[in-house]
This record gives sequence, C-alpha cells and structure tokens, in this order.
Amino acid sequence: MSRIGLFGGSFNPAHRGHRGISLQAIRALELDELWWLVSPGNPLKDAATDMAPFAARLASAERMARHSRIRATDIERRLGTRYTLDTLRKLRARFPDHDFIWVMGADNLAQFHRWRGWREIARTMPIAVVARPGYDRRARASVAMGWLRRHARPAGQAKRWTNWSLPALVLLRFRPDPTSATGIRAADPAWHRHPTPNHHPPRTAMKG
Ligand SMILES: Nc1ncnc2c1ncn2[C@@H]1O[C@H](COP(=O)(O)OP(=O)(O)OP(=O)(O)O)[C@@H](O)[C@H]1O
Ligand SMILES: O=C(O)c1ccc[n+]([C@@H]2O[C@H](COP(=O)([O-])O)[C@@H](O)[C@H]2O)c1
Repeated sequence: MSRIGLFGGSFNPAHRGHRGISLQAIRALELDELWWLVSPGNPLKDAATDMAPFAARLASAERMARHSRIRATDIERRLGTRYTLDTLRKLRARFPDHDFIWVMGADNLAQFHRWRGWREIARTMPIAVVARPGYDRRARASVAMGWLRRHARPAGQAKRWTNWSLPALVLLRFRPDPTSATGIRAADPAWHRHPTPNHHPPRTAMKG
C-alpha cells in the first residue's frame, strides 16, 4: 500500500507556503507522496475575476514542487471533476491499493461546511488540517469543526492515520507561514504572463 496525501488548491499561483507545509506534512504523516490537485475551478470561486488559466497554475505548481515527494497534477481536469467528493470517490476506485488522506489549510476548514457533501468527504478518508496564520480561531469555531471535533485525533498519533476509523481529523501545527496567493497577486497581478515567473515571491506577500 502506498500512503498518499491529497492537497487540493487553486494554486493561483503556487507559493512557498504550499511547498513548506507540504514537505512538513509528508514528514508528519509519513507519506510516500503528496499529490497537489490543481483545481480546474473551485466551485466557491466561480465569480473570481483574477483566476489565471489552468495551464499557468499547473506550471507554477510543477515548478514549486520540484525535487521533492510532491507531485503537481492535473488529475481533476483528467477525471472531469470539480467537487472534491467526486474526485475522492474516483481516486479511491481507481487506486484501490493506495491509502489516501485529505490535507488542507485551516482557512479551508473554516468554510468546509459549504463544500458539497462535506460530511461524506470526512467519511471517505481522514483529514489533516494545517494551521495557518490568521485562520485558526475561525477554523476552531467553524460549523464543520463543531461536527468533526469529536473525531479529532492527537497530533502525536498522526503517523497512524491508516488505522483510524472514519471520520477522523488531525490538526497539524508547523512553522507558521503567512504567504498567500492573494498577496502575490496583489503585488504582481500579471504573474502568469512573465516568461520566467517568480519562484520566490516577496516575503511581504501575505493574505490580503
Ligand atoms: N501559508 C499557508 N499556510 C497553510 N496553508 C496554506 C497556506 N497557503 C495555502 N494554504 C492551503 O493550501 C491549499 C491551497 O490553497 P490556495 O491555492 O487557495 O492558496 P491561497 O494562498 O490560500 O490562495 P488565495 O489567497 O488565492 O485564497 C488550501 O488548503 C490552503 O488552505
Ligand atoms: O467540493 C466542494 O464543494 C469544494 C468547495 C470549495 C473548495 N473545494 C476544494 O478545496 C480546495 C482548495 O481550494 P482553494 O481554491 O481554496 O485553493 C480545492 O481542491 C477545491 O476544489 C471544494
């Protein structure tokens, strides 16, 4: 069995925060690989006017994932899925020999109850939530956390996630990284048009 983490995102663009927490999650969860699922279109961001083309977002994710166990993928595009629940069901069916865990930042947990079938997602695979500066209070007080709290596992047992009965949630606290794609876009709205995009966005690129 391979131990695979799934980390979905818009990656508009991918940044050092994604890479940093991914590398730490790989260690904390003893993952063989962490697959970045570059979203063809986050269902909650349909109205976004600053979403770069898929190819540019995927390319930025591939660059940021280099030389690591992170795999930047266009899996959702190939599966034709946009809702996470659909993606996870198809991946489970396609890779019966893999163990999967869903990894997301605390800002995603804060609005997780707005995702289609969020309780079903939690019954499909364990969830690891990574602390994120500015969001942890909102995440703790969220509707989803109200339901998931009773299924929380101690971070000290994170490596045993393949044995957990579902639903299961673990909160991971790494070195905080304030980088955000919102901050990068504010500093450089045309990031996807540069021939050699910035691999290392400015340190001031914080959540806007
Ligand atoms: N600095 C960070 N610390 C912890 N988690 C993060 C961080 N940046 C992004 N994430 C997580 O990475 C995943 C993908 O995020 P996304 O591609 O939307 O980046 P973002 O920086 O949050 O973008 P935006 O500012 O446009 O919302 C989400 O689960 C998000 O919570
Ligand atoms: O399935 C849903 O209803 C749903 C709603 C909002 C976001 N998501 C997923 O959440 C992940 C993070 O998205 P983002 O835009 O915050 O990086 C990405 O994989 C999205 O497809 C999924």
